[in-house]
Amino acid sequence: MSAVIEVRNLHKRYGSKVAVDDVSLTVREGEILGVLGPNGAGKSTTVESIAGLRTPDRGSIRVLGLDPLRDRASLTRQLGVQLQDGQLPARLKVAETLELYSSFYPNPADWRELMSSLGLTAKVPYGKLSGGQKQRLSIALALVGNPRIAILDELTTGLDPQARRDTWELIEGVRARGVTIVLVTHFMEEAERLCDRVALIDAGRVVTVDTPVGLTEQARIEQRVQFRPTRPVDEALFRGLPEVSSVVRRGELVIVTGDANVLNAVTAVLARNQIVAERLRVEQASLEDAYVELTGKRGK
Ligand SMILES: Nc1ncnc2c1ncn2[C@@H]1O[C@H](COP(=O)(O)OP(=O)(O)OP(=O)(O)O)[C@@H](O)[C@H]1O
Repeated sequence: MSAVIEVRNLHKRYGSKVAVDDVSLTVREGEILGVLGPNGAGKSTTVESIAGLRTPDRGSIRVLGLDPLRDRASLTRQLGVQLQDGQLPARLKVAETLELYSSFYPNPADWRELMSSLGLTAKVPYGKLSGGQKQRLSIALALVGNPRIAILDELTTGLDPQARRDTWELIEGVRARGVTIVLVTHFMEEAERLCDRVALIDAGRVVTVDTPVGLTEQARIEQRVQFRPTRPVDEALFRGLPEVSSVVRRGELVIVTGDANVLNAVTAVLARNQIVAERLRVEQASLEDAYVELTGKRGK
């Protein structure tokens, strides 16, 4: 897969505050790359630099082979941006806004369809929209130009759980059309569901880039398998396995802890010995656990 965004050694400071220290990133065509990290990590500065909205102090950025600052005009036609705090005139109605924005692009999406799939009402003026509706309108505006790349900053912040799920479906539909997406998010569930890869940013630097599953493996968080065997089982059968770090009994339950493959290892032993595992429960490491492990901070 070819790269559509290349960021090399990006650096940006505001006065004495270093917002982005040294960020290098590659975004591949057609993927959803998540940008994850604690508050103030430099995520927005990074994606806004990619969109040509901030001027980096050092480093280079190429988006579809273009320079976001020098080639802003041609890039704008191919890049949709949803920002954290977009502002529009209070009296402009939803439909007017979408129609106006769609007129800026040579090959726009069907704005009426976007409006209805995001649950927006045509005649409501911007100033009367709730926070969640403003959020949905900003998503529509990012997509109305039919972009090849969409940059979405805090896509679903402020949306209720149902609207969040609807938005995820919409984004999956956008991805299915081959659009590349850069998604800044605080929500682990969102990253786990939507992102092909996640760039973890902390204190202005990229800690790691990996798939959500790869991140949980990198964090080397132990997994736990718990079950009640249908007949007595010799714990040594599990203890000898390379995937297993400990075996504990609690009443009738056996609790086996180990690496990411511990479930497979345990079920293989049980099957070989014709033991059925009742009340089987697996506690798997989530992206949330990996995030905490790798950044030392808690996500949402
Ligand atoms: N225009 C600005 N002027 C001064 N400082 C800024 C400006 N924009 C961002 N900063 C600071 O730079 C750092 C990185 O900010 P940035 O918004 O890029 O982080 P972020 O990871 O997107 O944070 P959040 O998750 O809170 O949105 C923060 O300490 C922030 O306070």
